[in-house]
Amino acid sequence: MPTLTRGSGPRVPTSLTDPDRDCPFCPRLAEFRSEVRAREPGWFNAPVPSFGGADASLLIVGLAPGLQGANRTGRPFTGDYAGDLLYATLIDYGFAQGHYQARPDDGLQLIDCRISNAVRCVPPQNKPLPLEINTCRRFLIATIEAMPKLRAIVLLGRIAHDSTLKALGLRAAQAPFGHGAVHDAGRLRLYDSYHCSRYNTNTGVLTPKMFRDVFARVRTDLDT
Ligand SMILES: O=c1cc[nH]c(=O)[nH]1
Repeated sequence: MPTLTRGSGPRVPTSLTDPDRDCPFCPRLAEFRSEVRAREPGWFNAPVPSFGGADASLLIVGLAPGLQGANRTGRPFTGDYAGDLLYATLIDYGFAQGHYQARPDDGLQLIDCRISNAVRCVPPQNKPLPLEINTCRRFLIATIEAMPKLRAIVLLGRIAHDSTLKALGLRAAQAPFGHGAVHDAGRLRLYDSYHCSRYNTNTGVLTPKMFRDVFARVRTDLDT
């Protein structure tokens, strides 16, 4: 595995793979979280932890929780529009089993797969700032470090791609982002995909087939 580099900002123990419920590192995101907590006290409203076991071979990195999706339910992509295509694809390729019902108690189980986000807190307008992406990278680094069997990382969108490259200490020129691009980094193989967002799927930037093709390749690589 390439050397993992730590971002700047307050130091946290290397073993801390998920932020504290009241993580203070990004003041704008903490303030937004407080506002939403006051408005929607029944929602999860906290940094969303990774979903799936640390012993998985596959890690999927998304952007950030959606306001009414993962931020409401507490499970990555759960209740978000993007989760419909993601979880259906994972089930089809044997990376999940059960019935995805957009709720964290739907019994869905990931198989040899873990899902995380580049930024763990919901950002206003779904747009984290560069400083917030940099600050939250320590949790991505710790998440990767805590996965001893990790072989494949699917990067959903450019922000996940760029942040994971930095987490792995790789230069952007070594692994340019492109849908379907595959980059080798030591014992890891990185797979780029356009993000399965509502915008990308509704505009045809990403079709279900394009998305499935990425996971078909991961499946084949992991099985050989
Ligand atoms: O990137 C994304 C999009 C929706 N929900 C997530 O958890 N992550």
